[in-house]
Amino acid sequence: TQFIPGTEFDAKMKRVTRCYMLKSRRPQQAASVQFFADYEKSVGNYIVDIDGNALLDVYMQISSMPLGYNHPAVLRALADPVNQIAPPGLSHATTMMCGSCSNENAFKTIFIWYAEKRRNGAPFTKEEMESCMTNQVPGTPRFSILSFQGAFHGRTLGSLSTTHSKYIHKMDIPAFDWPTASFPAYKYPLNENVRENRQEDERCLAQVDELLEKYKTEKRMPVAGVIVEPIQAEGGDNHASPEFFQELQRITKKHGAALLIDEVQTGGGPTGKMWCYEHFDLDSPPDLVTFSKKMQLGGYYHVESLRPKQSYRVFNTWMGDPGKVILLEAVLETIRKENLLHRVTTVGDYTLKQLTSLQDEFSTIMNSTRGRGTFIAFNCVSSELRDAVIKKLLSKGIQVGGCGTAAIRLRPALTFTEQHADIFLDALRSVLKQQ
Ligand SMILES: Cc1ncc(COP(=O)(O)O)c(CNc2csc(C(=O)O)c2)c1O
Repeated sequence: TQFIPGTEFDAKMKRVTRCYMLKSRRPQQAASVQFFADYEKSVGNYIVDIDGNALLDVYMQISSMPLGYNHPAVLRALADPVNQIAPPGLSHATTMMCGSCSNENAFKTIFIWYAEKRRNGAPFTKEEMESCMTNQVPGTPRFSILSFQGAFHGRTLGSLSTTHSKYIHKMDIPAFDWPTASFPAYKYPLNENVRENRQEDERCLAQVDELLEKYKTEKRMPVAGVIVEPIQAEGGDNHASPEFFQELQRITKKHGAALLIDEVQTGGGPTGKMWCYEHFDLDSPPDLVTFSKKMQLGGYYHVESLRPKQSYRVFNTWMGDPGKVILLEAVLETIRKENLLHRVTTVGDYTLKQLTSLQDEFSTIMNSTRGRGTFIAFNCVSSELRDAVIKKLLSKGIQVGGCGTAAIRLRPALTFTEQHADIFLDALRSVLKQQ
């Protein structure tokens, strides 16, 4: 079909373009549109337009379609569950450079969403546009983010205001006066402390509910979002139950706040699932999930309702490091080919079982063995002893990390095997015997 002015086709295209512009109610720069494509019907070297006309495409989206349209290999890759790494229900992704800036920009996305809800579709007022230029209300709102004691979310100003794991991270740096709640501190073994730990969940959740209410009314700094790690890593590998997270989500919804789950350290497979929160069976998808570390580049996924209405509201020069996506593709391909999420689960179960036996044998030194997948930790009876055990393990050829006041944590690669676990466990046993 020739797109010649005055022809029937031209008239039709004008109707379609007008219709498109009316539907979207946002005048698009449509002058460059030559025809509307039906990408589902396009195949190989042929692009199909909305009338079903097949055109031989010798331009291929400015040379960006190496295999043409809907090549079976591409469709297979897109259909593969491992390549569907986005948290279920979170259809948007914004890439960033690191975990801190991912949380920073996730906060901004939350604040924009929260302000738009209050505006209820109205445009920015003159007062808002003028006041925000000098950081004053109403243009610069007094919104807040609730976080938890023991959390680590980054070292930039906003993320640092929600970080509460070591004083040295925060000393001398101004912070936002945002609410902080207690995160559950469980007694182990879990199966012998069910009632106490459930009471601990309830204590912390009641605090969250009270703070959300207090900051909305008394403090007049409404909480726009709640940020939480599915396992508090830097703070000491602090776990909370699926029931805690299910109820936390219900409380955030009750107060109209977004739920942001920080998977920077837990995401990318170390708990046996791509995302740790998938172990929690939440009522509905979280609103945002941040990632970095094992995902090679930083960023956050979010649900459709949090997409800013205006473009460029969340932006920076590089928007992350697109080159890192090449590394991520290789990682995902390997996770798929070698079934690494299954391996993480089986090797993690094995390691946890062996560590628990060691704990029984050396109960005067270690306790509270815990983990999901190979995201494992145990406590020593003191910080000093923990530091000494780490040092002695190093002298035996084992590089391991500490967190919190007295925890030793494992953060192995997804390719970690039972043979590697045995090497670690043998070295740990020999160190514990020397104590
Ligand atoms: C749960 C979680 N959220 C955000 C961050 C910040 O990521 P980066 O900005 O360091 O990439 C991290 C980074 N982890 C981290 C471990 S030690 C450390 C540090 O700055 O000392 C940072 C994280 O574990």
